[in-house]
Amino acid sequence: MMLNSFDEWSPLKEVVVGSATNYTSHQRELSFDLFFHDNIAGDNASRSEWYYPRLTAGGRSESSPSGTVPIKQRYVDELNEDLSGIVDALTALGVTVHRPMDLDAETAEVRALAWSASVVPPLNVRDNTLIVGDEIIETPPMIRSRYFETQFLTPVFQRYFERGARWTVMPRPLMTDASFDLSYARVSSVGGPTEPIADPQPTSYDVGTEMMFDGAQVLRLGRDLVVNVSTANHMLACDWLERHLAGRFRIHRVHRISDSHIDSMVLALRPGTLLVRTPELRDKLPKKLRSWDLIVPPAPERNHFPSYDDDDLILTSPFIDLNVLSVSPETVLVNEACPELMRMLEKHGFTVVPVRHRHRRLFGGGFHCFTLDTVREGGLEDYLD
Ligand SMILES: N[C@@H](Cc1ccc(O)cc1)C(=O)O
Ligand SMILES: NC(=[NH2+])NCCC[C@H](N)C(=O)O
Repeated sequence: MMLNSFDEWSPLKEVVVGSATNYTSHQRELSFDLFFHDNIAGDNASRSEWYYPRLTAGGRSESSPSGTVPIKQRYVDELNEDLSGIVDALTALGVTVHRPMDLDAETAEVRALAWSASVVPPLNVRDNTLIVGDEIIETPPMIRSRYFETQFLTPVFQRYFERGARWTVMPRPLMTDASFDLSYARVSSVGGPTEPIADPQPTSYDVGTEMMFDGAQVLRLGRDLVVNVSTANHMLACDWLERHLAGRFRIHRVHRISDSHIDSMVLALRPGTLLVRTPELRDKLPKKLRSWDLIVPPAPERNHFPSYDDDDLILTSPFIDLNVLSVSPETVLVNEACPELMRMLEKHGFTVVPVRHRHRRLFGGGFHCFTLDTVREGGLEDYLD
């Protein structure tokens, strides 16, 4: 079908589900630590240990600034099992599922002018692409390892292009240390102090702050887009989006709803209903969204998650199960580990499809992050007026 995806809830017809093949390690370097700074932190009284276990082994240290943190094969195998379960659940609901190309075992690193980084597979496909209506926009990544991640999706994008989609790549950053706005990580964070960020090193390719931004920072509501902006990098990208989409979509900036991605803070389940992490979030939303009903899930509990070892790197907060995927305004894919959330959604009239997804905290994403909805029934509606 033609690319058509304007919102987060209307009946889903086609979706891309990410791939974890050959996920063997994380590489800790400046861009990685900056991106995950509030999740790989710890060591603070205001955070309970189970929320943010501190990285004790295998990580970056004074003597080894670029640490490689291996991922245990057992987790990857279980993740692959769960990914097939997600694909099966979507297929059973009548959704056509596309997959990216797999990362092959030989592809070790990506090289740019001033740096190289080890490649990770295209798992959180929500992050580096924004679909707005009939347009694919590849966003300029924030993590070096993910620099060319959208190329794993080229065969999928090419097919939509052949059927008439617009296909745009946002300006690519040189992404030297000097490109990053470090102020957010240094000054504030949603949850308190964070992992220290290494001192930026100069290179001959420094051009100053550049646009860096993920598609997952956008909440799509028909002709209105809510965009989370936390850094000068995001601000530049949002300026670009505003100019590029002028006359077609309206952009509403929200300020520091999270450090980057919006989809473990607020999701739109149907016109008039948002799923949010906390009730206080209402005040940060654009005025016209403040009258929508808020569903606030019960606080996550320790027993919702597998327990991990000290050397397992945890990339998300425990609120990650808020990251559900709507298959229609009535039907939502929810992690089967969250019976309280399921009951709450049922109380609000939703049909819940429980799906197993064990290691979302290790791999940085729930159902919304792992998917990119390319075809939904909804159009360029005005839901805010
Ligand atoms: N702390 C961040 C960073 C993060 C982003 C994407 C991930 O997949 C994992 C973690 C979270 O919102 O928003
Ligand atoms: N699209 C995504 N990858 N979203 C993931 C957001 C995770 C968020 N940092 C959390 O810890 O809850």
